[in-house]
Amino acid sequence: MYRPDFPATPFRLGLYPVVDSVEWIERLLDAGVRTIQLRIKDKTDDAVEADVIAAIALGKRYAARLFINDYWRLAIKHQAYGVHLGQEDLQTTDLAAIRQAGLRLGVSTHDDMEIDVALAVRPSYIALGHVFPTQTKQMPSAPQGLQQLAAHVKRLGDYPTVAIGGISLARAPAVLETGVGSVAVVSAITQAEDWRKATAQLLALAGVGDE
Ligand SMILES: Cc1ncc(COP(=O)(O)OP(=O)(O)O)c(N)n1
Ligand SMILES: Cc1ncsc1CCOP(=O)(O)O
Ligand SMILES: [Mg+2]
Repeated sequence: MYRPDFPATPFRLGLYPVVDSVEWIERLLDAGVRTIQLRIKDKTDDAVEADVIAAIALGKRYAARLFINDYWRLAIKHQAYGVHLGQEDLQTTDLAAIRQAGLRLGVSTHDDMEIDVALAVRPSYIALGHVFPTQTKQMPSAPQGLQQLAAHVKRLGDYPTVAIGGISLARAPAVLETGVGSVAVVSAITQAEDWRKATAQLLALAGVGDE
């Protein structure tokens, strides 16, 4: 069976909000979240460096697993817990530098072929998406749905997995029933009428993740 060649994460990363500001990082860590991602799109490293530094400091203060999306050089420079990369990033990233710096790595996948590619990299976790239609990111492929997600989770055995895409409070229980280790959400929290309540409810379902 495959094993990560990057530093390990727990199999169960629990509730995993993906947010675009330091303000959201602080709010959600204060609300008890312990796995979280800073996802700021299409800026230069210089433009996001202060936010990356602040997010990493918060992650450390709350003993949380803070992943940086995309800006892997800054994540290494400031010693984040981990980095999240898409498939297309794999060709242009110094993966050995991430590994040598001791950062965890998460990789996006959308189908079996992309899972093959991800497994060859042996990241800390594999993200499976998008499960349901999403308004948050333009996706070139169709949603994989629960059956395909369950098949992917089964294929990956005890490899840490994260489900993402269109996961609402109502859909989270069925997603978790597939055995996936974590649910990553954007709008279920950031667009909720009451984000505190939504976060507490999602934490009750998905947990904070294992140590
Ligand atoms: C947990 C998690 N899964 C998937 C993604 C998507 O990452 P990526 O494919 O790099 O796309 P962008 O988020 O950069 O638009 C993610 N960010 N987090
Ligand atoms: C970043 C990303 N990658 C795949 S789907 C997605 C967006 C998920 O957002 P939401 O939880 O609002 O559907
Ligand atoms: Mg990315």
